[in-house]
Amino acid sequence: MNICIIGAGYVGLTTAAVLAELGHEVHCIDHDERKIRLLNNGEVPFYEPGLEELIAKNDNYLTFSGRWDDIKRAAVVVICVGTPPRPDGGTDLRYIEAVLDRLATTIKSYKTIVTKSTVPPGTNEWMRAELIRKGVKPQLFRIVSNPEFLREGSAVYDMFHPDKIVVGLEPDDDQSLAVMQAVYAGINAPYLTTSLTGAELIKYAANAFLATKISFINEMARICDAFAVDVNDIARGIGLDPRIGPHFLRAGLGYGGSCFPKDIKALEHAARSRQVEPHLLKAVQTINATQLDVCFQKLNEQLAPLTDKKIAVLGISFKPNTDDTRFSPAEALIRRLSENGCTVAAYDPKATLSEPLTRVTQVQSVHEAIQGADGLVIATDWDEFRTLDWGQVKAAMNGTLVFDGRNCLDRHAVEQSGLRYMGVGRP
Ligand SMILES: NC(=O)C1=CN([C@@H]2O[C@H](COP(=O)(O)OP(=O)(O)OC[C@H]3O[C@@H](n4cnc5c(N)ncnc54)[C@H](O)[C@@H]3O)[C@@H](O)[C@H]2O)C=CC1
Ligand SMILES: O=C(O)[C@H]1O[C@H](OP(=O)(O)OP(=O)(O)OC[C@H]2O[C@@H](n3ccc(=O)[nH]c3=O)[C@H](O)[C@@H]2O)[C@H](O)[C@@H](O)[C@@H]1O
Repeated sequence: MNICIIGAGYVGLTTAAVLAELGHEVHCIDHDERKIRLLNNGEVPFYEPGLEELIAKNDNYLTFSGRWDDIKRAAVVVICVGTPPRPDGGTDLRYIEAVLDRLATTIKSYKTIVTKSTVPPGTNEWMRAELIRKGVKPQLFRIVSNPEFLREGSAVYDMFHPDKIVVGLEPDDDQSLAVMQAVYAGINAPYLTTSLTGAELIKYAANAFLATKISFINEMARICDAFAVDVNDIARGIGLDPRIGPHFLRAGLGYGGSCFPKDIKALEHAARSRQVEPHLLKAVQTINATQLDVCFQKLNEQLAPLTDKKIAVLGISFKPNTDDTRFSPAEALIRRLSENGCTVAAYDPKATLSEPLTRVTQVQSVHEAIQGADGLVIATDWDEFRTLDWGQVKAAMNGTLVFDGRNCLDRHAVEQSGLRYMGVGRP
């Protein structure tokens, strides 16, 4: 099948590479000329494990350009452009609008138009109406809502092994499910069909539920601190109940990334637009917004006064195995430390600080970061940090405090080397 992907970001590029691997002829369009240049040189513009190799392997079936004319040959067009947040919490649909403008002038033969970008409830219905308003004949296209559930850091694996494929269809569409099954032929997952808006809401509900689990365990961590109980024991204890499950119960600095913060706000905004008061979503966000304060306060209590203290921060990305720093709690903590007069040496295996900060230096190794540090903070749970030689860390540091902001270390190993361990909800 000839497939055109619009948007060569985390979702678009992963989709393009996986669909090419499944045997389709895939063309990927992006308006960012730098990205297209890199991709045509065999380079991936961001770090995502396995993606560069998969693109290289399929380069006979995968092309990149900024040319919209290439859509003409495609039977299926997959929209993967960004849907960033607006200041009022709503969704900025300007990139979707730009795609609709282009599609309106390019569609001359039948297309299945698939929306993979995360869009607020009602957007796919509106997109259909917009295309018709812009002059595209209704019989020349169908819109399908096919939200994506991959995680950064394991995007390629997730796309080959989804737990479901959600397909939202127009009410009278009896052909697009078969098209989607042909697109994903070779992937073994149950299909869930629903309305266009139903599919949009499944996506938001999934992210909101996962964020709720994280805020729940972060609130439990605060209660655990007050009662001198280890929150990891609580997570293990409740996680064994299959009705609860063990995942997304790791307390820490709070959730970040380009999706949870924006999607929970967007769902809140959508609910309010229909006069529904989203009490739980508000609480989830309040806990997340104050989690950094709680962690910073703990550090302050141990190291006060913070002015002129040298802190090593390990981790800059919003989670391990990615170089993405969008809404990164690690970067927010580095900023807070800098604002409070600390000198920070930050290290990350892949990510780069998104802006220069006063008294903050990004260094090239853990070893460099910890030299003479008064305190050490684990801000992102990269594997590299779990397995440090704590005896060597102790010898290199000036102080003894290790703050495990991701509850990912073996506290006994840390303590055995004479360092002081402090976690989140692990007194
Ligand atoms: N990053 C993730 O893990 C996931 C993201 N999503 C959703 O997928 C969508 C895309 O997310 P990402 O891939 O992270 O975004 P991204 O920012 O990495 O990539 C978006 C790409 O679209 C391109 N683009 C924007 N407007 C364009 C236009 N008019 N024509 C051609 N190209 C255009 C941009 O240049 C950029 O390369 C968002 O709605 C996001 O919420 C969904 C699941 C997972
Ligand atoms: O819509 C999206 O973009 C994607 O958002 C998340 O994926 P992602 O943001 O890549 O990363 P996650 O692994 O979900 O982590 C998100 C944040 O939560 C934090 N987190 C995660 C799990 C946990 O137990 N505790 C915790 O604090 C992470 O450190 C990170 O900051 C979802 O997991 C994906 O299913 C979804 O497709």
